[in-house]
Amino acid sequence: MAAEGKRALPPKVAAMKARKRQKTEQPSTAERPAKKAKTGNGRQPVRLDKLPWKDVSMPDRMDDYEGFFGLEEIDDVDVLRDDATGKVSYVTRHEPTAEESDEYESDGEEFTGFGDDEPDVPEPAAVPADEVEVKKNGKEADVPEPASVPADEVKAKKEKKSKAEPKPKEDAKSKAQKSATEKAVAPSAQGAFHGLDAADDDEETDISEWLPLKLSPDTMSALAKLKFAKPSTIQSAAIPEILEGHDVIGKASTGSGKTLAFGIPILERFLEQRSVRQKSERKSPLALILSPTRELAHQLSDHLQALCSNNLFEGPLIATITGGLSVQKQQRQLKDADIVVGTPGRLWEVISDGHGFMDALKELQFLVVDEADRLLSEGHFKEVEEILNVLDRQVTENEDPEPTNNIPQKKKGKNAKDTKNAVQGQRQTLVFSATFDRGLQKKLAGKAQAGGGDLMSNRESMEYLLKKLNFREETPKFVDVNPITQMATGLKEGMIECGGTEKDLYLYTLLLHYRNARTLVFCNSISAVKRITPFLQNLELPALALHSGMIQKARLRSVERFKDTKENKSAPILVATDVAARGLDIPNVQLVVHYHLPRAADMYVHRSGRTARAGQQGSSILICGPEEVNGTRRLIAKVHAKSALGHEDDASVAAKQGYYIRSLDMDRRIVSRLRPRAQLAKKLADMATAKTKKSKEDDFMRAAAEELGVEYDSEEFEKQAPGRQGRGANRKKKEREAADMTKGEAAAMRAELKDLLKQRVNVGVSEKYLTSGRVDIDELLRQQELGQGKTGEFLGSASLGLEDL
Ligand SMILES: Nc1ncnc2c1ncn2[C@@H]1O[C@H](COP(=O)(O)OP(=O)(O)OP(=O)(O)O)[C@@H](O)[C@H]1O
Repeated sequence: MAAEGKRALPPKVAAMKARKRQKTEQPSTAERPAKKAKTGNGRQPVRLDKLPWKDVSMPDRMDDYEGFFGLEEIDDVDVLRDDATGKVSYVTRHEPTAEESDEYESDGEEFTGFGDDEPDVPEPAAVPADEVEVKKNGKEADVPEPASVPADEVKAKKEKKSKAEPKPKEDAKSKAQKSATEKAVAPSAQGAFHGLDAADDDEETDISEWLPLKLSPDTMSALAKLKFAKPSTIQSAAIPEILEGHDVIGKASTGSGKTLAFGIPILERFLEQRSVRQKSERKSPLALILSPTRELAHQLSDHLQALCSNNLFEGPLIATITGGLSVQKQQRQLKDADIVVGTPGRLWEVISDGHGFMDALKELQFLVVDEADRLLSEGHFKEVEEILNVLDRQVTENEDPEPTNNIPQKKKGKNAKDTKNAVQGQRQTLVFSATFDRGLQKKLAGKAQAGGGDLMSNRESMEYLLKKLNFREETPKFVDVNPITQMATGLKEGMIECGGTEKDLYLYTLLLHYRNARTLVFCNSISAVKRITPFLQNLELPALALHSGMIQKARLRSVERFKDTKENKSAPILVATDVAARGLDIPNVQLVVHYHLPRAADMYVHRSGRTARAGQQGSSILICGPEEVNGTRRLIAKVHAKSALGHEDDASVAAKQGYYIRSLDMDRRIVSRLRPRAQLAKKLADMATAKTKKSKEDDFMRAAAEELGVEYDSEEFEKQAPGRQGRGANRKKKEREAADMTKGEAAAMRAELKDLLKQRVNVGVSEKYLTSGRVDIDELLRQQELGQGKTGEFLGSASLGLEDL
C-alpha cells in the first residue's frame, strides 16, 4: 500500500494542483475582486504601491548614506492626468494582476503566509490507520496523534463557538489520521507537485522522535521538510507545557532552538483554529512576538515562515513590524496578520496610531517576549510596558473572556488590577532567553568579584519577571534546560593580549589565521565599525558592516551577504555593534571576535552565542589591551561561576568558579611582519573617514555661512578657530592631516599596500608562509615537492596556540 500510495497523487495535493491550474488559467470572480472600470484606451488604473517594484542596485558606498533609502524602478506604467479634475492616475501597459488592482487587500511583500487563498476543498476519504506508515528507526511506528485536548477544554470550546473552532476530539483525531495518511504518502505526492528532490528529502527524514510531543500531522510534515529529526532539549521540555496552556519561562543556551519552542505551539493553535479564522470577517492576531532588534524580528518571521511553508497547508500570515520600513505598509499588513513579530518601538508607534489595532489585540492568545531579560531591562522597558498596558487594558472595556482551557487562573476581583487579570485568562505569556540574570547585565565596573553577590537564581528570576509581566497563572512554568551553563557546549573560549594601540594589527593577524571561517567581529561603537570595516577591506578581506546607524535595507543586506554561502566565495567577516549580539542565527559562524570587551557579561554570552549553534563547534576570542586583561578575566569567570552557582551539587562547580580563560599566544614575528601593511591600510581607512567627515562639516559650515550672507573658506576658518589646543587636539590634527591627503599621496599608498599584499610573509628561514590573503598551501606543497622548504611549516592555528580552539 505504501509503495502504491507513493506513486499516486493524494487528493488534497491533486486538488491544490487543480486549483493552482485553474487560478493561472482563468481566475473566477469569486477568487478575484471585481475589476475597476477600464480607462478609455482599455487599460486599467493600478495602485503604485501594489506594483512589483524592482530594487535598483546601488554601490556599497551608499549603504551608510543616512536618510537614503535606495531606489526602486518600475516598467510598463503610464501616468495619466485628468484635465478636468487635475487628478493623476497610473495605468499599466499590461493586464494588472490581482495584487496591483486597487481592491486587493494585501500587498504581500512583508506577509509571509502562503498557499492558495481558495475556499475549502473536499477532504479526501479517510484511509484506515493500518495503511499509515511513519518511519521509526526504519521500522513501522504509530500514527502521530494530535495534541490531546482535555474534555473540559473541548466543552469550553464548544460553548465558545464564535472564538474557537467547534471541533470535538473525535473529529480532530480522525482528521489527524486522514492528514497523517496524506503525510505518509505525501513524499512522492510532493514530488509530483514540487519536483522529485523534495520527495526524496522528506522520505529520508525520520521524525519519529517528535512523536511524544503529539503534534498535528501538518506540523510533523513541516518538521520533516525542515529535516529536523528530533526536538532540541528546550523544545521537548517547553512545547508540552505550552500546548497544555501554561505560561512558560524558557531558559536554554544560545542556539538551542528556542524560536521553535514557542513557534511550534503557535502553529499548532493556528492550525486548530484556521477554518474559524478564515471565516471570520474581522481578523485579530493570534500571537504577538516581541524582539529587541530589527534583525532578530525579521529572523523570527523567517524561521516561522520556514516552518509553515511546506505547501501542504495554508500557513499563518506573519507581519513583521520594525523600524526603518514604511509605517503605512506595516499598518496594512497588521490588519490581516495571524502572527505579529516586531520591535517594541515601531510596534507601539503603529498600534497607538489608531486604526483599531489596539482593539484587535484583545483576542491575542500568545504573547511572546523573546530575549526577555534585555527587553524587560531598564532603558528598554518603557515601550514594552506601554504595549503590555494596552494588551491588559483591553479587557476593562470588554466582558471577561472565557479561558481557552482548564488552567487554574489568578483570582479575579472587581478592581482594575483584577480586571486586568481577566485577559490573562485567554492569553498565554511565553518568555524566553539564554540569560535571565540581572547580575550579568551590570556594566563591568572593574571591581566585581567572580561569583559575587548579584547572582539571580531561578526563583529570583521568576519573581523579577512576575513583577514585570502579567502572567495568567500564579506560577508560570520555569523550564531551565541548561542549568549548568549558558554557553553552548561546542564553544571554545580564548583571549589574545596585545598592546593598547595594536588591536587592529592583532585583529588582522587573527583573521588571516581563520581565513576560511565565517567570522563576526564585535565592537562597542558605530564609529569603530565604520573604521574597522574599510581597514579590513583595504587588506583585501571581505568585511561587511552592521550597526544601528545604517538604514534598514542596508542592515538587512549586510546580514544577507554575510549568510551567503555560495561556493568559491571567501568566508565573509561581519563587523558589527551589539545589534548583532542577540538572537541572530547565521549558520556556520565559526569565529566570534570581541574587538572591544563586551560592556556586560550577558553580552559576552550572547555575542559568543552567535557561533557553536545547534550543536556545532565554534570559537570566541577576546582581543584585550593590557589594561583590559584583568577585567576580562573577571567577566568571563563571572559568567562561568554564575552558571555553576545555581547548582552547588554539580561536580564541575569548583572548576567553573575558578574559571580562568586561556591566553592564546600569537607568533610575534608574524605580527611584526604584518605591521607595515596594517599601518598603510589603517591610514587609508582613516583618510576616507576624515574626508567624509570634513566634507560633511564643510557642507554644514557653507550652509550656515550662506544663511549669514558671508563667504566660507575652510582654510581661513581653521586658522582662525580658537580653542584648538585642548583635549582631543592631537586627534583633530591627525584627522586634518588625513583629510588633507592628496589624491596622489593616497594613490601612492594604495600602490605600496598592493605590493605588500602580494608578498608572502616569510618567518624565519623558510619556516612559515603567509600570503596577503591566506596561507598559501598550494605554493607550500609545490615547494615541498621541489624539495624546498622541507622543514617548513605553514602558518596554521598551531603557531597561534589556538590548537584547541
Ligand atoms: N529540532 C531542531 N533540529 C535541528 N535544528 C534545529 C531544531 N530547532 C531549531 N533548529 C535550528 O537551530 C538554530 C538555532 O535556533 P534558534 O535561533 O531558535 O536558537 P535560540 O535558542 O533562539 O538562540 P539564541 O539564544 O541565540 O537566540 C536555527 O538555525 C534553527 O533552525
